[in-house]
Amino acid sequence: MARILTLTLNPALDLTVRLPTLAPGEVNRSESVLSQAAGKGVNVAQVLADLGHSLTVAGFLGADNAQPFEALFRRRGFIDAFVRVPGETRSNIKLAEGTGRITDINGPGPEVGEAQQDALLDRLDLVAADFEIAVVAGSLPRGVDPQWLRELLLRLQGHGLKVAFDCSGAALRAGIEAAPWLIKPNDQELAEACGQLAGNAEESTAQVESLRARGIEQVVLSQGPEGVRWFSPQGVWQALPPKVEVASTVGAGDSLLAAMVHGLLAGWPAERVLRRATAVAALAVTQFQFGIGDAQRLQRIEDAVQVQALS
Ligand SMILES: Nc1ncnc2c1ncn2[C@@H]1O[C@H](COP(=O)(O)OP(=O)(O)O)[C@@H](O)[C@H]1O
Ligand SMILES: O=P(O)(O)OC[C@H]1O[C@](O)(COP(=O)(O)O)[C@@H](O)[C@@H]1O
Repeated sequence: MARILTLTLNPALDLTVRLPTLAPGEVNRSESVLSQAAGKGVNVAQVLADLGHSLTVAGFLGADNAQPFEALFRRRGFIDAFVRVPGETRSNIKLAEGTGRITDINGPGPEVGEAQQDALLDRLDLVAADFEIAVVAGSLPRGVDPQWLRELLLRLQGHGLKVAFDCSGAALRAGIEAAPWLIKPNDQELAEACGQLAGNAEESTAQVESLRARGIEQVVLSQGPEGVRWFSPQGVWQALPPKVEVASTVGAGDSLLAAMVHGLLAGWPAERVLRRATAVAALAVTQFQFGIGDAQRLQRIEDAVQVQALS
């Protein structure tokens, strides 16, 4: 199995508040509140660990509330290469209603100074050669410029790493300039990357192909309950997940990304890569926790995923 680096520049404590129905402007009573060390690269690492890989996690972590992250890293056996920054890692609030609807309120993150940004680059220069691949995922904290992110991706690639990249907005556009190996936009992020929302499948295909023409080998377009379209040198593929009971969609994209990386690193045939990844993402929506909770349920979902080659 591979040694994988995940970078989460703006991790988060996810506070999932479960309630029957959200009544905005009213006093709401929750059923439970779950606090989890999270953020895109951290969640990706949890899924990759369950798929058998060995993980190093890095990024910027607020020094004042690092404990839940450190506990997770110890429990999971992750090597902790996070640079500590003054202040707190943000808390992201997830209002999870009984219907499966989720309202996300994501914080901005701490202020990260130039010295800490340099420290992370220095640390990555030291360790990069140990890895086959880096997954860079999630938003930027305050003080980190999208162009710095672009430089970071180029630097990782300069060390010979494949980069899988999942981001949004200006940071996504800047990262795309570095032509990472793989990106995983959803429909909205594809629109942010290309300047307009595609009106139909032909238009989104044209947008994806324009990105691939810029040197991005793999584009995994995630489309919520409608599944995935995957554009790669192995062709264009589409997967439709079975209907599942939704607990929380938070982490579905991270799970899809992790499992695509896993299948591609394993060198599986395209159909198998996409079938497994779509099942891992569908399993993720049935649970509140991150990672692959129930291997038998995963197998049942995987058997029910529909995959077809589009070209
Ligand atoms: N309700 C759902 N049922 C089954 N699979 C889902 C559901 N919602 C999301 N997924 C799976 O998770 C993937 C990622 O979800 P999506 O919402 O597109 O990503 P993101 O969270 O990054 O916006 C989808 O491509 C799909 O395979
Ligand atoms: O860095 P961002 O874009 O604010 O996203 C952070 C949030 O995304 C998550 O990683 C979930 O992402 P996905 O639902 O896209 O898989 C949460 O754990 C976290 O709160």
